[in-house]
Amino acid sequence: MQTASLKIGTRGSKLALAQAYETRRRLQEAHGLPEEAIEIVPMSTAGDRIQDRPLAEIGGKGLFTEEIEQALHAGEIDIAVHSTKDIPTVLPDGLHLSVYLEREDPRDAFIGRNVKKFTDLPQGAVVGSSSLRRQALIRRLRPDLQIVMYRGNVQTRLRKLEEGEVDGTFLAAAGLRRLGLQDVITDLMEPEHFLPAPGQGAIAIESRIGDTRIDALLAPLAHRETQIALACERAFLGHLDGSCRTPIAGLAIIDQGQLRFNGMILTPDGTQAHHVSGEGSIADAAAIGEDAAKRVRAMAGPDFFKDW
Ligand SMILES: NCc1[nH]cc(CCC(=O)O)c1CC(=O)O
Repeated sequence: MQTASLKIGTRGSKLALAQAYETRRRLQEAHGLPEEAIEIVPMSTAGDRIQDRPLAEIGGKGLFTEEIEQALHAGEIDIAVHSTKDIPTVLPDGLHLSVYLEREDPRDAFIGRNVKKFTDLPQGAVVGSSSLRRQALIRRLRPDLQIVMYRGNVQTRLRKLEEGEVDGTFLAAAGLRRLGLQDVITDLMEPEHFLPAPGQGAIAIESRIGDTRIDALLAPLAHRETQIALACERAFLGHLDGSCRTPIAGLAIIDQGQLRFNGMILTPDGTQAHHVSGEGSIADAAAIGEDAAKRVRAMAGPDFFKDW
């Protein structure tokens, strides 16, 4: 028997590892492989090393992916497992997102200390979040709240909440579920009011273009509806080409062969928000996302992206 015939590259955070384990489990099940056949290789990325500043301030795309992609290129690993949300819309030459696993709940979860629901937070309460999109959505819904920078891994954030540093925080429901921490969720935010980030809740597998051995191994893991929804959401994101300082939200839902997309761009202070929606055949997923991006851009006007 061959050992470690497949190497999975991943970030070393608990969430990233949980995603890599899930991918390994599915590969084992699909091909009847023993656990030893698949090695998980944890790697540190710039996004993991820099903990004291909001990601948007550090700038640059691919903070969580670059080192892993280099290893993929160099053949040190065979596939990379990522949260789709963390992957830039343009990938390095020779690599592609070959497969998406079935998407988990894409919604944002609210975790409150003294209140369960986000809407029940008292006037002036403190909410921890470093995501530009969540900050803008919070300010839009509740301009009275105080928002504080809040990075670090999921466990750190929950500890800060428990210690009373903040009255509430937001995390992706999917990440909490994958960590087995779904019980901390006190409220789930409906996309009508709190639109998630494009790609939220979906695990993407990146591999080398033309690697037929890997393509064959991954094929049974592919979830078609997720791939279609993500084609739309990532087209929206890619064609907006907002700087990493632009809060962008977007979610595609597939229902009976039809795709419905909702997208939004906001100013970081939440005072300006432009909403767009699109609908059509799943065959046109990317075009629906692209068209929505063009329309919302036109709505917002040329100055929207440079004013702040
Ligand atoms: N860089 C943060 C990040 N990237 C992906 C997830 C959650 C899991 C997902 O969206 O699939 C998170 C944490 C969070 O937003 O709560």
